[in-house]
Amino acid sequence: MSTSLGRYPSKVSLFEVGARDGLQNERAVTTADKLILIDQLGMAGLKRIEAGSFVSPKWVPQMADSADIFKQLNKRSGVVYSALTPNLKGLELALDAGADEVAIFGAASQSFSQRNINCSIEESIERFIPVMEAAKAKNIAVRGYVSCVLGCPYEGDIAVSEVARVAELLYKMGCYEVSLGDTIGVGTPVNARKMVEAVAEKVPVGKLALHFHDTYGQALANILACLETGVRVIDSSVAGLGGCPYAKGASGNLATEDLVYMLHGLGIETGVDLPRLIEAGNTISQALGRKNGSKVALALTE
Ligand SMILES: CC(C)(COP(=O)([O-])OP(=O)([O-])OC[C@H]1O[C@@H](n2cnc3c(N)ncnc32)[C@H](O)[C@@H]1OP(=O)([O-])[O-])[C@@H](O)C(=O)NCCC(=O)NCCSC(=O)C[C@@](C)(O)CC(=O)[O-]
Repeated sequence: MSTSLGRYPSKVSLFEVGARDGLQNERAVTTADKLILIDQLGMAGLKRIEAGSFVSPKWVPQMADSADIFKQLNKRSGVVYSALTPNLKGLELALDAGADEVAIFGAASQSFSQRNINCSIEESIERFIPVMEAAKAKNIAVRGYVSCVLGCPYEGDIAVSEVARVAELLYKMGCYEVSLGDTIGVGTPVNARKMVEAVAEKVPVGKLALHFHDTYGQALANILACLETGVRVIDSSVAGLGGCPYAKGASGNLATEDLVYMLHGLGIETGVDLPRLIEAGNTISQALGRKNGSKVALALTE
């Protein structure tokens, strides 16, 4: 089913990453503030919420309370709460805390892989195999991320063939969905679309998600261009939470409010209640002592 414009879908599934990707790049907030955020996101109608990550607390101290988050969050019926798990230790901690699903995260850039998870792309794939096997044995769905799909802070341009290769490895390994991360938000619409088309030759387009940071203000345009390829899942972060360690003062992920506003304007269903979402974004922005990073939220807040 498509909208009256023909080339866009009638429905898109949103994957909310504010509590993880967003807050991992903000100054630390309390566990209570995170729990309020996650609950408000569920109340706003989001059905897929990344609530934390089980990584080394020395690498990402903002996520150190993830076990408490999963143990204490108010699980809403029909909502899937997921966690990032780079290795078997992360998976065990995530399952112990009650995560519904997990995600492994690789990169299309060797340098980024090395700096982010301290190993090469090949080593990361080796590390993910036991995670996948253990998750499968427990019937836990595993999502995959590929970072640097439109550029790397250390290597610059990244070949789309490399993005497709890593995405295919994750998919063939058993990831039910592969999220394509424009980690530093450098992509532009034609490049983004070409990249998705190249990946879709290796991984069914229905198994792909877009994860575009808004560092250069291009994320909405890139998403619009890519929606024409058949992608139906988009990651975003309420209030545009998150920053970019590679671009001082830059914004984080695309703000969910801005995405929802655009999709609803196109007649695309998301299941999200925009006023409630704005409330969630305003509450966490206040806790962080920062301006809401969503233009739509700013326009619609008195
Ligand atoms: C992957 C490692 C752990 C390898 O780090 P390492 O140093 O190679 O691992 P190690 O196995 O040698 O362990 C070192 C220490 O970490 C501990 N450790 C080991 N594993 C865990 C774990 N799971 N949970 C908690 N602790 C752990 C382990 O116990 C040990 O503790 P120590 O003996 O020093 O006290 C490290 O590099 C790491 O934690 N990296 C985190 C990177 C990260 O979280 N990055 C941000 C998320 S990715 C992202 O944002 C991109 C994405 C997904 O959004 C898409 C996009 O936008 O592009």
